Amino acid sequence: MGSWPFRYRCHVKRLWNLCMLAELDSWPLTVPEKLHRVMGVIKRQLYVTIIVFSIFLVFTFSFNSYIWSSLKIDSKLQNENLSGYGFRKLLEDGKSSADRPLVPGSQKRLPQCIIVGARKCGTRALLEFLSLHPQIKVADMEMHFFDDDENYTKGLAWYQNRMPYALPGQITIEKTPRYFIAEKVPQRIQAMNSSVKLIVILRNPSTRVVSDYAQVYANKIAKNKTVSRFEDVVIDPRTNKVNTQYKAVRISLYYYHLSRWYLYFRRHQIHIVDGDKLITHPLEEIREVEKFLGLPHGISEDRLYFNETRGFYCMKFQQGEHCLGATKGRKHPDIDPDVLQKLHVEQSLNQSERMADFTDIAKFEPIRKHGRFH
Ligand SMILES: Nc1ncnc2c1ncn2[C@@H]1O[C@H](COP(=O)(O)OS(=O)(=O)O)[C@@H](OP(=O)(O)O)[C@H]1O
Repeated sequence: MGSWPFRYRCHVKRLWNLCMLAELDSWPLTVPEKLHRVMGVIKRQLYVTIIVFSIFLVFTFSFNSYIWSSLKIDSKLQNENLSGYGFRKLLEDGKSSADRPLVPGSQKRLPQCIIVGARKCGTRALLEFLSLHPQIKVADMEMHFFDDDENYTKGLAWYQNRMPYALPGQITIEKTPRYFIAEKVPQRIQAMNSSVKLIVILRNPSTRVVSDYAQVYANKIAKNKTVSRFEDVVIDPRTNKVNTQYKAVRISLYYYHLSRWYLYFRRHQIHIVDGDKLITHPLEEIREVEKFLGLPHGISEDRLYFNETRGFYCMKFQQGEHCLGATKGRKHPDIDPDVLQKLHVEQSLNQSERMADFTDIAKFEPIRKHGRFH
């Protein structure tokens, strides 16, 4: 009996001798028998190695996928618009992340409420603020299901599968601002669920045009493309009037788009959020949305705070704070005041009389306000 290093050395030496067939000379066996035994030893070693290696691989893959799904590190986080949102989800406490059905009883469901736009009116801020509510689950990404024919043909099962897991009693919400202006969308949403709840967020239509222009401008600069001055795209040089063919102006013709939605949905199904007020008094607008969704207050005042550096409200979590990404709250360009005045007046002329059709609905207050020159 020696110490274990000594015994270990003996074993190694014996194996080595065995492999070299040196030890076999002392065995009372024929050469083929000896070879058969050696092959047996080698086979056993091989099996053990394969089993150990497989266990190692299985463990490594399971561990990695658990870590990745926990952190939700996927391509979404590379999207600048969503990076802040991904970060917020990492900070978020007490809610399961969208891709982990870890809470028993949670399911992916078609949305009971959709934020349908409008673009650059605060759709992301509204969605993120609402996600603080324990009875609301929001889809991180813009789905573009009803406005994109290719996605739409993939069917409702595809759409549903992209929704977050939600518990019974939780409301699933998605937002895609382009729905507001896409012709086929209201009819398609109605076909999915005729009693769905819709949220439209609107802000001063002229400010929206400027915000839209600022976004397109920033994207073009990033791609080294040529950019036109705001004044040149907003005013038609032939008529010296506002160019209603300019897409950013067309999106701001709220009356035109809303009329289409009211062909398919009853008035109580559509809630209008004042996007300008969402910037200055977010909690008041959120309370209205809670009421519309039939939910109790679920977002306490201390979850939102005004961030002086950003100039916007941001969110508080146990582990930190979170503001929207840099693509929200851009600095708007300085614009010729005469052009801005023209935009205000002509847009209000386009809308104000027709907005009167809706004056019996209290919820249209923001539109009526924005429809007039102010
Ligand atoms: N809390 C908070 N933080 C940052 N930004 C806020 C917030 N609340 C509203 N907003 C306004 O949201 C505007 C962007 O609107 P959307 O999110 O609808 O844009 S998008 O259509 O999804 O690109 C964005 O427009 P711009 O200021 O023109 O960038 C903001 O004014």
